[in-house]
Amino acid sequence: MANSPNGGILKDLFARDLPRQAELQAEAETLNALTLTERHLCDLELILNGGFSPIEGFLTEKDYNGVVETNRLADGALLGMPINLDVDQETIDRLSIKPGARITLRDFRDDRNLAIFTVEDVYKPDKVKEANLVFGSDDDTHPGVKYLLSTAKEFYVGGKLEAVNRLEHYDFLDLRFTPSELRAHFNKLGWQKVVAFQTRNPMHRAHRELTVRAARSQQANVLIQPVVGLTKPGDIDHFTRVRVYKALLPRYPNGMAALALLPLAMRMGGPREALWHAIIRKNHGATHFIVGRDHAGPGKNKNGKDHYGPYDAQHLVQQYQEELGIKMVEFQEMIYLPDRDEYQPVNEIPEGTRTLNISGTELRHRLRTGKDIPAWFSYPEVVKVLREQNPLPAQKGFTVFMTGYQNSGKDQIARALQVTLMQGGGRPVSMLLGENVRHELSSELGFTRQDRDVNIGRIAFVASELTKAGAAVIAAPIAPFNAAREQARELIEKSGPFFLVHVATPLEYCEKTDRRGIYAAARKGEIKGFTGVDDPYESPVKPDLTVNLEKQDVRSIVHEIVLLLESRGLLDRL
Ligand SMILES: Nc1ncnc2c1ncn2[C@@H]1O[C@H](COP(=O)(O)OS(=O)(=O)O)[C@@H](OP(=O)(O)O)[C@H]1O
Repeated sequence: MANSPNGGILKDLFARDLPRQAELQAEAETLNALTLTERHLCDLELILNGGFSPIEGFLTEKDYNGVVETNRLADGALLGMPINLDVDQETIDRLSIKPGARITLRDFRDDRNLAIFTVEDVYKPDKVKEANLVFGSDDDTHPGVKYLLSTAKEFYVGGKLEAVNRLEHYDFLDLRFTPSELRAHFNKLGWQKVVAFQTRNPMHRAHRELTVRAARSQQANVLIQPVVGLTKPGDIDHFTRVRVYKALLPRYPNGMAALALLPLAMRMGGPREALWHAIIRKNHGATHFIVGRDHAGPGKNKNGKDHYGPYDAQHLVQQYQEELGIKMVEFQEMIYLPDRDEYQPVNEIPEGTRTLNISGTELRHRLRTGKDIPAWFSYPEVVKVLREQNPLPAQKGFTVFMTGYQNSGKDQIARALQVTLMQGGGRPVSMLLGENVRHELSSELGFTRQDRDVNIGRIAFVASELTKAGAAVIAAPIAPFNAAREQARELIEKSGPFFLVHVATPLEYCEKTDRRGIYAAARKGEIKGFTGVDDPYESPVKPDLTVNLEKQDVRSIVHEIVLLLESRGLLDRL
């Protein structure tokens, strides 16, 4: 039997409003509509499906104050985390948001009408107070505080929701369960006791051992319920993590564990968040909830100390577990004992015992460099998923961006480099020569500074997409302006390594060796605004390499570029 929901009744608003769906859909078309952000969407989904029971909407001022100050709604029910719809003054005016108004809430991804919101009140929260009481400080190194103080809008709107349509998802549909679906699933499996495990990270052997120990200690089954909504900025994306969880699942004894994804927007609120997580798991039918070390902790504060004590979350959930009706299963950090080839909680390890550990930083380093990840730490099938997501430099794309005067030799160097890289193989090679781009992508542009910047912006966009897809990209426009080149670097570096090569062949030499007579035409005024003649060229401030065709030949320049790429591991043979 699944656990009873928080407050006794699962507030599944979809089920409740299903008989009126056609009517609500028609009304939603006629109302002013508010387009929700990704964060709002996560909250909305869990309000509508009952994951946040007993609430049926976004908090009114009375409920908000209660939750912020005492973890409780005005009627005394526990919640842990305030759930608010934040808006700015402009939105309030534009949509006439005021008590009694009915507003359609819309999905920004596909403009679907998701819910009708009846406004009860509009209020201005004291966000610094909220930060201090909910997160324990107003230090904005805390991502929850940062979001609250810098991203969340000035006003909150309280009121109830009616469900119009479900949010569409396109990934891992078979693993997404609403609370009602999960409850039915447990009943079908005949699970009496379910211990839920929350995670926003990949799982390794330690996590498997911890969850199995929890199951054993409670004679329960295991629900792995990872967060796939919003987690801490910089976390591994949920696509990779879900592939990891799927790879791990067969490592549990048959029938012991199930996997269900939770579309939650985490706040990284430590103890308060742990209480909220326990409530959410109870609503999903779990009878037990694992709280480990530094649950939902955001890391270091501005003084370099952890925002929360390692077991603060356990202490808070402990206080409420009886009233709440979900049992906390607390765990200390699991540590590997090589001499026994097993994991044990740190507090059960006798002093002097040999232990091994691989920190998160060390794991990332090993993934980046291809160094071994031992079988005592993780399973090969899990490591395989993580390695696919962390290709070695030799498997990744990069961009060599050459800049210089017309006829500086950058096109010849680009062509020779293309042939050299193609001979080496290993990845596709893409060329973005100035003249080709002008012909294919930028034919309507001229040579004003603005047009040149747009042109470089387009090259940067294409180069960044190709780099992301694993190609070696060689771009060779004149690119006379620093700002545009630096913007290109910034964009492309998000996808892979970027090298700025200044082809610093002097203008006189470029002009002297110009067989096409272009400089001559520019000198005569037949071409206006020509770089080096009557338009500026800003030399790069910090190029990765400077070459000069007056002094070097193409072959030696290509060799210098190859050595640069090699020094970053990009040309390693695997
Ligand atoms: N006013 C002016 N200034 C500079 N260059 C000019 C100009 N007018 C035309 N051309 C020809 O356009 C080619 C250079 O374009 P780019 O896209 O590399 O320039 S930029 O990076 O957008 O500044 C380059 O062509 P190719 O020589 O065929 O590469 C120039 O000869």
